[in-house]
Amino acid sequence: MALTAGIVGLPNVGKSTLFNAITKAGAEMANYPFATIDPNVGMVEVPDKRLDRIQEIIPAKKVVPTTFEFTDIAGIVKGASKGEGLGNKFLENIRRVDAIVHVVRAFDDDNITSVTGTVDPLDDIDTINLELGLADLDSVNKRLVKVERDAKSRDKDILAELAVLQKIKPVLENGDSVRSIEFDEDEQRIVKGLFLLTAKPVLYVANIAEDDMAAPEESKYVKQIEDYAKKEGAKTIGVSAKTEEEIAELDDADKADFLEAEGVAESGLDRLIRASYHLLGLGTFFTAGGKETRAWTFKRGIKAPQAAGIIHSDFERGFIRAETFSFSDLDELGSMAAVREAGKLRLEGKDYVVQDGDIIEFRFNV
Ligand SMILES: Nc1ncnc2c1ncn2[C@@H]1O[C@H](COP(=O)(O)OP(=O)(O)OP(=O)(O)O)[C@@H](O)[C@H]1O
Ligand SMILES: [Mg+2]
Repeated sequence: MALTAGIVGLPNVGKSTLFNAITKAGAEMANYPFATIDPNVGMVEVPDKRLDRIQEIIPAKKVVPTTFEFTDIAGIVKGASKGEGLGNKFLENIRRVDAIVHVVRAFDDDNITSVTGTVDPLDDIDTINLELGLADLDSVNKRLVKVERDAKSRDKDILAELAVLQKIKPVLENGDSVRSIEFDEDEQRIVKGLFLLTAKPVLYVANIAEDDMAAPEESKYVKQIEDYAKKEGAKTIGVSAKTEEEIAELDDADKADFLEAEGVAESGLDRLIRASYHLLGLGTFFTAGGKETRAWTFKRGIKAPQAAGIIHSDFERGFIRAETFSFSDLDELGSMAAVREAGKLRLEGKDYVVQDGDIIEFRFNV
């Protein structure tokens, strides 16, 4: 099942604009709140310089980057957890995503409607996080009623869940997120089954003005968001969604020219895509040479046969072994022959945990 990053925030802050910049999907963007009702789903290519380097050393006919999914969700407003602005439906859409990309307005522009009437990133973040937290508190309380009743059976799993719920409840009542709590492995498994919104990993996108693109870190709004995010251990990335959307259709050379003219060293968009990929716990392995060199997305922690199954179910069914070397060895040694000579080509079996940057040839038999 594909993991998806959900784009979440107040109405009219630029979520769909960011989504279009990322996916080139052409979702509706408009200068009024609730332009988005049903979620937009789109795929994004993961920018990865390692592919260029592999192609340089082991030339293939074609190079194929890997992709992953983003979901653009309707704006959340104050009271959403109590059903305001179609709140419940929109919160359910957030429940289905695996990580949250929280877009915060960080640009001044009198022509763009603000649902709060001001530009105040911290207040905006609080509004969203409060609604997500209240929705979680509601879920926890409902679950507690049932689990407290069942706990009379002294069933060990039920008692474990009860303890987790009792650990979570006061944190939510205090206005904090579930992700701020430390859980051991068993507890984590229980938390996962509760599908709580504030347990999802998050990163913040400061949607900045075009004028701030050259030095996002100097924007007062970005600074405010960064300070807040740091306390949660979360990352902040400054992106001008509108400008990125406008240049999304340009080819790479024209885009580079534009960014250079603006004095922008690196597009925030690429950093955002990579950070979201990371947030979802995704990694990349490669297949190289011959017809195509290709990057593949995998969920970190999977073993070699499952990774083979991402390419083709036959590869998983008939898995024999994974002939593996790492990108960093190839990069350093400069040729396939040198990798072999240095003993860096490994024969890995069915218990091998695939690593980001592995270059793999699967042997299988069906
Ligand atoms: N960085 C920016 N600077 C100025 N205007 C922007 C910026 N980013 C987005 N906008 C403008 O903000 C308006 C709202 O954008 P968009 O429709 O993407 O918001 P949204 O968050 O998806 O809204 P909704 O919640 O209604 O779906 C659009 O007019 C868009 O051009
Ligand atoms: Mg929208």
